[in-house]
Amino acid sequence: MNQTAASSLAHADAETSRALVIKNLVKEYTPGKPVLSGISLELEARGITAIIGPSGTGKSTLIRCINRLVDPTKGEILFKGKDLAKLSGKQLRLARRHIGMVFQEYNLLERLSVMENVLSGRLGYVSPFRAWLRKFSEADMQRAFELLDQVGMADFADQRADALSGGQRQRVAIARALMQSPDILLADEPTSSLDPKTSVEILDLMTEQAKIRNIPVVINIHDVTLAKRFADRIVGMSSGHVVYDGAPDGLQDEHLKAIYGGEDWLS
Ligand SMILES: Nc1ncnc2c1ncn2[C@@H]1O[C@H](COP(=O)(O)OP(=O)(O)OP(=O)(O)O)[C@@H](O)[C@H]1O
Repeated sequence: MNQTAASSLAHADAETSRALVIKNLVKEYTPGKPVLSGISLELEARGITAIIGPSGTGKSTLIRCINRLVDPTKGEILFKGKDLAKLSGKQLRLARRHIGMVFQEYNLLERLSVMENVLSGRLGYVSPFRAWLRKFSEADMQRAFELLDQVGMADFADQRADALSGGQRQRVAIARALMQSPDILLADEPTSSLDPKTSVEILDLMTEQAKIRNIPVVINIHDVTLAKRFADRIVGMSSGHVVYDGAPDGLQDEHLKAIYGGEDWLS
């Protein structure tokens, strides 16, 4: 293969690959006080990455920089051939369509039905006028029903979101994220408000759905046991730096000390 062909193949691969490459990412909410101090990570195009670390260490900031709920101060976030850190306006809206996000507090439209909440995952795809009228195509309605079935919520389609339990809400939120046909799924402490059994069910559901779709997942999570159980890779953060990056099995007490500090809390 000649060099031009090889370079255009590499370019095409970057355009389609769902690998996420973060280079020297810095976020300062207050100038001169970085919350993220030059994070560099290369995440594979599939698999579950759990981000762990103490409160206030910048985990949410990192995840929110990826989908640009937070604007990075410096650095690159390369995904599907684009630098998400540099996008604005229409380009950013188009890129965001394909980034699914699941939140700790679900972020559902409480007074709307489960079905309407799932359909809202398509809002980035329909015209502003149709979105305003909440007019969705038959195909979208069909897909929303299928997704509700897949997350075990088909029987609740007409129920208002505010009548659901936390676990049910998170199932709806996952269906809404999947409705975006995401290329990556981000989750910011998706189980922190849930009981232990429901937490496992929700992580099971997210990992199963991501595997079916062959998309990468990045999850912020406080529960180290759950992180080790579900993740293929663990990134441990401390004070805005990555201090562990490796397999769940490799995460030892010495790493937990480096991530969380102290050791009295370790068994
Ligand atoms: N919008 C904001 N404006 C100013 N400072 C912020 C903002 N969001 C977060 N911070 C600060 O940035 C730091 C990192 O917060 P972040 O929420 O990213 O941490 P975290 O590791 O996700 O914490 P937790 O586990 O408690 O959610 C904290 O000191 C926080 O106060």
